[in-house]
Amino acid sequence: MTVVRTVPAPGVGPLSPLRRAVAGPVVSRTVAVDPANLPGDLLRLLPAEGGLAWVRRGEGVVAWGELLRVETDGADRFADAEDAWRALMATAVVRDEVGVPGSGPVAFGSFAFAAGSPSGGVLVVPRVVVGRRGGAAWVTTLDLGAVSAPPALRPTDAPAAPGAVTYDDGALSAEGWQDAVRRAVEAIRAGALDKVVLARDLLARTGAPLDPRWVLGRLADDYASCWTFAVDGLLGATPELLLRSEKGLVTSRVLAGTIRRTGDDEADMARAAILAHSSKDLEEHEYAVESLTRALGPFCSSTNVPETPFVLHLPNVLHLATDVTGVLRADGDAHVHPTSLGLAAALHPTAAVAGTPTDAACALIGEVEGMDRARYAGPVGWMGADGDGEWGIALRSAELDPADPHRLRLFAGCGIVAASDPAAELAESEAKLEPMRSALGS
Ligand SMILES: C=C(O[C@H]1C=CC=C(C(=O)O)[C@@H]1O)C(=O)O
Repeated sequence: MTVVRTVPAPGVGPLSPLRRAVAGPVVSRTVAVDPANLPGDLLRLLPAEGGLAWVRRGEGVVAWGELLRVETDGADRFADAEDAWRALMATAVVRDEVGVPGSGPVAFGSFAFAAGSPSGGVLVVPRVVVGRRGGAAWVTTLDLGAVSAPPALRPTDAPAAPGAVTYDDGALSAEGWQDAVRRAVEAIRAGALDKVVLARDLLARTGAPLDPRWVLGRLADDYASCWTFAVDGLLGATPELLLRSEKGLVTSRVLAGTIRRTGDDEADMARAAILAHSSKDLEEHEYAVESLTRALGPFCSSTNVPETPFVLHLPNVLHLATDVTGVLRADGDAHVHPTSLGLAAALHPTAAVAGTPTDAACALIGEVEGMDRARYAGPVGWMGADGDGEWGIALRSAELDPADPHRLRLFAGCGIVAASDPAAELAESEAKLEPMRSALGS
């Protein structure tokens, strides 16, 4: 089921679908701004309520205000959202003097990992988007029926600290989760599947109501090579790009295979070499690359898949990583490519978050994890009017409780293969929880 809701401007009152029709199509206007007039960190423009974000190394898009919201669910959550976006863009009136990816109208989205999750999917069309890319910077304003004036762009007040943070077990205790890993290893050794990614959650309670900007700013500073995101209460900094689709070229960063960092550079270099030669991690990685390339292949006229992974250095962990690229095949006479969201739907879930074979892995996840992953490990990102966009896999993330600003749920998962050891996987999951835990720190 798809629900498209308009979010009323202050003082306007709720808009019925009829009023929305009367209010007219989406009207968007993008004007260039002098990059020197923007803060180096775009997140500093976000209002206290948090807004929307997709940023990396000072570039990307941040947005606020909610003009429209598309809510979907079930197995068609991606397709229904894509249809709604296409329908909105078919009648949109767009003036864009910048013309780079991210300028013009954009929607931010986040989708549940599992088709059966009550979290479904959401696309949020903001009222104001500010972006920076290369030497260009811009502001886009969106409205219904009429164009609105761009707002003054000033850094907002510094976010307040969340105070003391306490943690509780989520669905499973550390012991319980290791039992789940044991069951998974048994199933793999018995030949039921090759790999499964098992996740756990942790419940956090903050002393003060959480200002999402506190977490976002710290994640973006500390994890500069990750994509820092905020969409509809889901916050995080993911190192894994499901795909970027831009003018017919698709790029994906596949990760799987992890080793914890020690904090000592020399020791970490030695660990990077161990990781690059670890047969257990290389096997885990190979499944993830294979699942991505198999799903991407039919959409591409050519793909480039490096033979060996490189080691991605993050402050908390080292990962095996492969950057895959592909040239999209133009479909039929109209030469239209699938949208980035359509591609995300086809690629999700890769073996970096589900396993191999996918169906058996998802079934085992449902049996042993004991929780709904909600939007953790699902696609999160943004899409423009032409369908191009960027979708990450929502890892190293937390979901805010919409009913209580003191509560959030943190997630981390680990790829399990025949050679996995439950205690080592638990330690790895702790390392993956570290970015969010330290971002919550005062
Ligand atoms: C599922 C997660 O990580 C994936 C991405 C990179 C490395 C992974 C691993 O080594 O297990 C996981 O496949 C997570 O961070 O929650």
